[in-house]
Amino acid sequence: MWLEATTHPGLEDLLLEELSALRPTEGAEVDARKGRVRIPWEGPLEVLPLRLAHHLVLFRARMPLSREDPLRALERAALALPWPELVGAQSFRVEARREGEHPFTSPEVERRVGEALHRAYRVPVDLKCPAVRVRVDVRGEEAFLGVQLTERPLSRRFPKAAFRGSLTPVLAQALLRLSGARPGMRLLDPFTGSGTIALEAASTLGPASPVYAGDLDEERLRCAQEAALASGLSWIRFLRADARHLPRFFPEVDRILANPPHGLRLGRREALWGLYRDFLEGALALLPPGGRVALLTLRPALLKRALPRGFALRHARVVEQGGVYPRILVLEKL
Ligand SMILES: C[S@@+](CC[C@H](N)C(=O)[O-])C[C@H]1O[C@@H](n2cnc3c(N)ncnc32)[C@H](O)[C@@H]1O
Repeated sequence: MWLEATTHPGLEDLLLEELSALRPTEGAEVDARKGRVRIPWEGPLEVLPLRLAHHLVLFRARMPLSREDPLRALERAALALPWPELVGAQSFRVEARREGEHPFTSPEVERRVGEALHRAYRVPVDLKCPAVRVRVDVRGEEAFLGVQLTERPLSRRFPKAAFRGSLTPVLAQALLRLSGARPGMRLLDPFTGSGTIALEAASTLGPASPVYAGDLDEERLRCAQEAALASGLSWIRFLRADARHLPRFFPEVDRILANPPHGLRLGRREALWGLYRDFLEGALALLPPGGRVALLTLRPALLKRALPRGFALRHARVVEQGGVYPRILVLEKL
């Protein structure tokens, strides 16, 4: 059996690292740029508390896709497997995901395998809110059959943001890890928006790490604060603060985690360059030598041009979020 965890494409290595702290990962497979990591799995179903994963699937079988009547072969393979979670289940559905060219569609797979399992187990089908999700993934010439362990994404751990453009907690976790933050360090999220980065940092590092969160928008700050309180993270200090003048508002911090605006609301390019420049000058003033800034940005070139002397670029990678490809940059104060 294989346990598969999904994440944002571009974060597979970090997810594998997180998995390896919980389970042996010998023989792991990484689907690079697809956001999937699989480890061999034995034993009962278990939802691992992964902060870099969205969903977990336990695959019970993988097989080469038959060229002759592939739907029939998938149906037979499904019937040959044990599905203990279907015994006495309230409802189920089959979800098929397909990658590549095939002479059949995903709904056809769902219907064929779904009907076969329904006949065998007599469990009602519920397409909207099934108690059990059987997964049949067809990836090129290979098919995977298993059961999805997570009903809602593991990443949905804070109240839903009321604004567009908020980060997922998984990306916030990636910034946190790549910044090298450790418990006890002081953190700042100067463009907090709905507060995801601040909430993720506080819930990962605990109350021994002071977390400051600033934004210019009062409404966003209010919502972020409410989300923090609802999540039991009362120690985050929210402040209406202009990120162009960080030292006026915040004390020294060890790590700055930021998702600055990328200009849609701000307008002109020069204005954005000025904002980045002033923000980074302020960041330089707040950090001790060795302190780091981890940024998620859609404007890496503009940001690098705004970089003041005194910072070294330590890390850069591209990630994917909802069809866009922002970059994570990690800067270190020299
Ligand atoms: C890309 S959004 C951040 C989204 C955030 N990471 C989240 O998960 O919701 C940028 C944020 O920067 C704020 N902002 C824009 N200019 C600012 C400034 N000069 N100082 C502080 N915040 C500013 C905006 O109000 C917005 O909330």
